[in-house]
Amino acid sequence: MTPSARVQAAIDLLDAVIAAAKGQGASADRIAADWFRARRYVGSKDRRAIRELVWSAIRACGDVPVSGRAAMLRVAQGDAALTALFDGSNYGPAPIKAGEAMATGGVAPGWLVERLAASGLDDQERAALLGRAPLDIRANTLKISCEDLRARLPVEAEPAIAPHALRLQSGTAVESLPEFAEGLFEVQDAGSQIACLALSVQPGEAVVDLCAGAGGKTLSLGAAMENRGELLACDIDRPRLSRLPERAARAGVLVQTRLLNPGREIEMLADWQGRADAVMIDAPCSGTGTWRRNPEARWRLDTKAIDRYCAMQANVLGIGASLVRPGGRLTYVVCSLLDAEGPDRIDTFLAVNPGWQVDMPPLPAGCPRGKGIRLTPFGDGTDGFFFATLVRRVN
Ligand SMILES: C[S@@+](CC[C@H](N)C(=O)[O-])C[C@H]1O[C@@H](n2cnc3c(N)ncnc32)[C@H](O)[C@@H]1O
Repeated sequence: MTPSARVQAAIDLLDAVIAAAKGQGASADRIAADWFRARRYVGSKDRRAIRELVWSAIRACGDVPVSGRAAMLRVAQGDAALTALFDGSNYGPAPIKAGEAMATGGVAPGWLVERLAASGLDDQERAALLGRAPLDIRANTLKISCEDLRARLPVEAEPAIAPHALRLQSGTAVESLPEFAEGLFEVQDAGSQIACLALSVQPGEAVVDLCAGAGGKTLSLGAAMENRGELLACDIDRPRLSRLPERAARAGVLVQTRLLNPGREIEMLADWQGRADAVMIDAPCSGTGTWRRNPEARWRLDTKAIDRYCAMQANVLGIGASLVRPGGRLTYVVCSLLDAEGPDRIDTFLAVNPGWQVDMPPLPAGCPRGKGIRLTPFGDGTDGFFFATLVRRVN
């Protein structure tokens, strides 16, 4: 492909990403994967270059652009080499017209930037939300120590801030390594690993991971429990939860799964009411802390979506709390940095549940925010997280 043709291809892909963002369709990753699958003649160098252009444009545009071309014009602004590729050549984009519309730049839509600022994120913190995400893995201590894994991996890996974390070059094809197939490690952001530490699970305990999804945190909890005790992973999403058993088998983690019906969670967890030593509540959220990985997610949010997430968070916090025994604990986690989804949820919960108190264990990273801890891409080099650990008082 000529360089100009790559730019036009990126514009076409961006049009699809924009349409999906407006209609709550597939993610940019999914769209790009499908797009390339349908064009197998596009070589690997071209693919890389097109992806680079698409993701630069997504990062550059704070709000949903009117078109792929307007988004690409935003990236071309101040980039003479890219501007020159709008040359009207065969398969290339048409020349730029005087006064042609260009997408607006910025970190996010204006209303969202205001809410991030009100949540204590300054310019640098906000800009870092769109940085390049590193690739972190967690050594599966059921099978190998972090040091031994590092020595065994055929790729460069540096220790990261969580105790069992290694940081690899972004884009490393880790899932094709034999060490992955052997279950010696899992791909997990160091921030997510630290959120798991906040629950301080011990071998022999009875633990519930209420919003387990495909089990990223479940596997981390299972390793910390050394496979002793009881570990139950739940979710209301069948496709996600159904990926867990295979992952757990590879990792050698002993876990039960339970698919819950929305609205009937408490009834379906009757055997666990007031019995758990520890409950992980990795609540559904707006994901503002993960824009490094899904930058177009910020085009999909509006105030109603945030309100919906807050309602879901209150719901899962209440369900999770009902499972905890007196003296037991829960950790509430969101990968969002909006106060409404983090500190405010905890304040609201404590205001109506006087039988609970905050009890955060010492952790290797993060800063206090409200009654919990916050990790940020700028401050900690991790995805953005808020989490808080609460203990149910013994009467
Ligand atoms: C942030 S994701 C979990 C990610 C997962 N813990 C991990 O580490 O990969 C939130 C999950 O909460 C689930 N969820 C939403 N409402 C729920 C409910 N009422 N009960 C249980 N799970 C729920 C969603 O289906 C989603 O999988």
